[in-house]
Amino acid sequence: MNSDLAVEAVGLERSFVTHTGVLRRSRKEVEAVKGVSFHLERGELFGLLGPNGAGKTTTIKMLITLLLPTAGTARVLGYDVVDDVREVRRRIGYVFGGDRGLYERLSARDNLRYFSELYGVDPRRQKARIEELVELVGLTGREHERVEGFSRGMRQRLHIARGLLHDPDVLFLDEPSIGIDPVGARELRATIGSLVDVGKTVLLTTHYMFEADELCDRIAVIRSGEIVAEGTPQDLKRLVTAGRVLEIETYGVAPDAVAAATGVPGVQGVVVEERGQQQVLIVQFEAGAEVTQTVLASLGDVHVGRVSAREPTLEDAYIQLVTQDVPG
Ligand SMILES: Nc1ncnc2c1ncn2[C@@H]1O[C@H](COP(=O)(O)OP(=O)(O)OP(=O)(O)O)[C@@H](O)[C@H]1O
Repeated sequence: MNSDLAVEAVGLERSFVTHTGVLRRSRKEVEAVKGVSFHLERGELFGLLGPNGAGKTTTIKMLITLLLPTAGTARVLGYDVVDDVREVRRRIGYVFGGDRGLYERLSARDNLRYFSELYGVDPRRQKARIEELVELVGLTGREHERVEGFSRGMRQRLHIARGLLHDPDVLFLDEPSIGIDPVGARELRATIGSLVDVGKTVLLTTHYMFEADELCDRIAVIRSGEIVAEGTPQDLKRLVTAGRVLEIETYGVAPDAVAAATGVPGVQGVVVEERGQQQVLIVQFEAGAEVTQTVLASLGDVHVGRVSAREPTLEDAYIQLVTQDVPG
């Protein structure tokens, strides 16, 4: 264990026991997190990505001392999440997605005053601290308004300010941008980006790949409780897509046509994305290979719409990582 790290998880596991059935009760064990190891350097913005139910929230809950690990260990700033709960809690803040937990009829500032009392922020420091945080999250000028008139994005930024009141070094943001419109999401991204500028370490989960690509220094992709890839956004794009991407809009493509396209020399993988009436084939191919004509021919007489080639995005890499076998 390295105490210079902001967060360090080693072989972290957590299972849940659930009971189903009324007459014949049967016991079922769900392994939500299966031996996860990763670390965050101080000052890093780290993304934990994965589909619903992959184990992201369970991992975060163990790191913030709300759930006991079934096995493995984790430390935050050198403090053990099981043995040094108080020390860990003093140094972390967390914000969960969704906008509950604020007092609608109070102003943003009064909400922060209320939570300052709750978190035991030094009364002499309170006023200045609240002003600083209102500014950091971009709510200056709106702090006297009641929260009931706030958009989801503004509420979420206020939640981040709340999570920072006791000046934690490490902040856990679990899907903070869920349900926020594009403008609000952009402002929220700016807020999250500014946290590392003021020296915080941030662990972020999100379902928006664009957001992860823009914000994260490093990313771990978690699938069915296991980390399947880790690296910078660039590393991940390279890991699964060493080449380029061809997008082919089709109508009513059959699985054997997809299999035929997958078998074309130079093609590394094909993912089918349903978009309304269309199925868009996302074809990953080796850089330099000329596959367009062969792939189109392999599809037979399927009706084809627009065809375009582009550079791989983090989303391509992510979809491949969570739906297909990982290369290597
Ligand atoms: N308290 C619980 N009791 C039983 N099973 C649970 C409990 N909490 C989580 N699980 C299960 O553990 C698995 C991982 O859940 P978790 O909430 O960590 O996923 P997630 O990656 O955060 O998903 P999402 O993106 O939907 O938030 C799921 O199968 C879930 O049903």
